[in-house]
Amino acid sequence: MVSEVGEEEEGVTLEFLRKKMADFAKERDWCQYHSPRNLLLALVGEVGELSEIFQWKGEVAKGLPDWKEEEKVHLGEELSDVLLYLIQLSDVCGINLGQAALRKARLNAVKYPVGLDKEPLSKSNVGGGGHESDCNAHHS
Ligand SMILES: Nc1ccn([C@H]2C[C@H](O)[C@@H](COP(=O)(O)OP(=O)(O)OP(=O)(O)O)O2)c(=O)n1
Repeated sequence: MVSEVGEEEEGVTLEFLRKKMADFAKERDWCQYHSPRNLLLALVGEVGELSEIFQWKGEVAKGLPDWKEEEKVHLGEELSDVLLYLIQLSDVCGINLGQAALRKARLNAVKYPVGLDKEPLSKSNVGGGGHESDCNAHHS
């Protein structure tokens, strides 16, 4: 039998997380504090905590091969805090984040067609200027 946690992990979507966080706030009577501005400030605070993890480390290899397991767990927590506040901010602003992000990804693809000789980042910003076929840490 699949546990409740297992089911959640398997099918996690932005909508699932949106509902979960809306319930979380409602159950605690915290909706009164979750104004757009407050959620934005909370989000920025969590981005700061995320940045602290990388602060003073120098460049870090994809996949974080030299990091301890607990450092990776901590990173996952801070990334999640950013995502969960972003989802809540979108929700109280009445923005469907999944739809908006998909639309933006399509606009990005039109703006930066494949093969166009125009790079949004300098070569020094993309890992030594080498051409990599995959951006994903699991495939590099
Ligand atoms: N009013 C609140 C308070 C918390 N959270 C949720 C969103 C984040 O995922 C997490 C943030 O909790 P904390 O403010 O306790 O922040 P941290 O988990 O980062 O703890 P700390 O700052 O002690 O490291 O809880 C929320 O949705 N609304």
